[in-house]
Amino acid sequence: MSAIAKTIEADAAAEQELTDGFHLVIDALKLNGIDTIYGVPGIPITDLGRFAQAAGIRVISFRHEQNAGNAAAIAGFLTKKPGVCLTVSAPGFLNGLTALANATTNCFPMILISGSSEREIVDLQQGDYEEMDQLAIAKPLCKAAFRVLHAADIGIGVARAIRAAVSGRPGGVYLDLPAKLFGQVMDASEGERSLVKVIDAAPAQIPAPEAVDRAVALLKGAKKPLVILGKGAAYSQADEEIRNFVEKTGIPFLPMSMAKGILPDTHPQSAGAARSLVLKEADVVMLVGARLNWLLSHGKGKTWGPAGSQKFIQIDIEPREMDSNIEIAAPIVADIGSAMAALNAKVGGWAGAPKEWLATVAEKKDANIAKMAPRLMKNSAPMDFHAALGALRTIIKERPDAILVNEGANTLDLARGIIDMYQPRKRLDVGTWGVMGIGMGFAIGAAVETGKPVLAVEGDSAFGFSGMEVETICRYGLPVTIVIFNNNGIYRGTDTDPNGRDPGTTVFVKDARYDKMMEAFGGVGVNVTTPDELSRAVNAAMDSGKPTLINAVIDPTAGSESGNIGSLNPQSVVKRKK
Ligand SMILES: CC(C)(COP(=O)(O)OP(=O)(O)OC[C@H]1O[C@@H](n2cnc3c(N)ncnc32)[C@H](O)[C@@H]1OP(=O)(O)O)[C@@H](O)C(=O)NCCC(=O)NCCSC(=O)C(=O)O
Repeated sequence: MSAIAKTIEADAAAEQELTDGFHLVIDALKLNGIDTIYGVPGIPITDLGRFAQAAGIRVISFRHEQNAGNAAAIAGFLTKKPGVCLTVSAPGFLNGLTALANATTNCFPMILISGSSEREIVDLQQGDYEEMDQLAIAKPLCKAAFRVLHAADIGIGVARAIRAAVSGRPGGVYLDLPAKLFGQVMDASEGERSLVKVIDAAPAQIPAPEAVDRAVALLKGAKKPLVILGKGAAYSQADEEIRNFVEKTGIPFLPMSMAKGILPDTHPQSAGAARSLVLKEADVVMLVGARLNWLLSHGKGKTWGPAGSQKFIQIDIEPREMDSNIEIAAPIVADIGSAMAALNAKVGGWAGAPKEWLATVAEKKDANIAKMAPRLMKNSAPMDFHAALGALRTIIKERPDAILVNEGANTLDLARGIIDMYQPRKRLDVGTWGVMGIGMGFAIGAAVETGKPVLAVEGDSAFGFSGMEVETICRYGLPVTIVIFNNNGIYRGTDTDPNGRDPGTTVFVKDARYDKMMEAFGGVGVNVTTPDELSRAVNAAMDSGKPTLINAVIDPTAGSESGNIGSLNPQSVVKRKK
């Protein structure tokens, strides 16, 4: 047979080969380097998960979509690639939507892919199985939302979702795939040609030179400069540029919670333990991937110096972030890596931050650290939060590449200050919304994406939102150690019903044994009552890499209410008679 005849025959064979919506979605994801899907199987996406796994994509099946969504979101934060969450229609979609909205708020790139019911029936509201106009509902809660109706458009749909998730300010994207789409059949070669490889999905955004000069001039004139690092800085992975800038200029830095570890908390320039002082007294504040939201008291009020006495430099990729709460004297609109590189090129030969300022910060910091130290060393039973966290602080010091997941009220607030972090992107917590329920999703996402050991430090209440995923952790054999600070309730375990009828509104079953939950699924469960026992149990768990849950008994009277978050937790002053 001649070469031409052979080619014609091969072409004819290829033409007969078919593909369908299921396989095109998988091919489009793979073409763009997406190698993991987090989700919950069910109608109409059960086969999508099966086929994806068969095609070599890692598919992690959860017990609830919100946790799968949180895993996808944190995968996005850790890798700068969109984390993908796959759900069924209506209720499954809605469960995933909370995580998508949270990802958007936190600027984590994520794509929620949900199957949906028949458009013709949904739009006429004729009562389809899990009928819901999911695209309309998702739109206000994410950065972008797309629906694909034809198999030939799957490539474009996936490409648009990826680009929207990671470019500019990252965020959550919804991709609606109606059930009918998966079954649409087309010629395989035509299908392949319809796929799109996204080139340069998150293009660098170079700062304007005059914006950089304006910022440098402000910094050089400052007597009390301060750098605040936010989780945008952590996301950028511009670790070296940031470290170079901070060390070259000698300016004290204050890390927001998820920015801890970009530079170690033990770094001599860290102002973490002098927070109140630096926020009030700094004259020039440079925000690096940090927003002036509630966590920074909106840049005004009693947390800060007198109005107008402080000048702000802000680095953010989103121009509309500037002046969101107060005037920004030197806005730098750029990606953080490009901005820091440009700043580094301009600050050579600078004498650095004034010595008196550094001494003032160091003095306050040393005093706060010395005040806290004895509380971290008590080996009492029952433990209070400080004693238990003192033990965990040592463990992270000895295992600096472990990932710490943290949620709760006291468990969060105290761990943030007490547990020093040494490496970037090792502390994952409740973020911008202060949301409870990220725990097991983040722990699973972090373990899957990094292969590193994960230590999840959870309040007993916070754990409850995602606790069923301990089965997922055991099923996939993930190196996750969960420590539950169990003080019998929300804030503490002592609330009562004044009528004596029901349990108090914030208490749980007394002396619950969360460790038994883990044993039910073949994991290791341990109950501990002292910091020494806690240390031993955590070290054993992390050495073994076996899924472990440690029920850490905390004094039920320990803990206070999160009422000190600005004025956000109003407490009644009115006394009513029964
Ligand atoms: C808004 C905040 C950033 C501000 O908190 P502050 O209390 O002002 O600051 P910090 O916690 O960082 O620090 C408290 C003090 O400890 C000092 N500090 C910090 N680190 C250290 C170390 N290592 N050693 C000694 N002292 C330290 C720090 O300088 C402060 O002291 P001084 O400098 O002397 O002041 C924070 O509260 C926060 O991140 N909140 C998020 C809470 C959240 O999301 N909760 C979820 C809601 S729970 C829920 O659902 C609910 O309750 O309802």
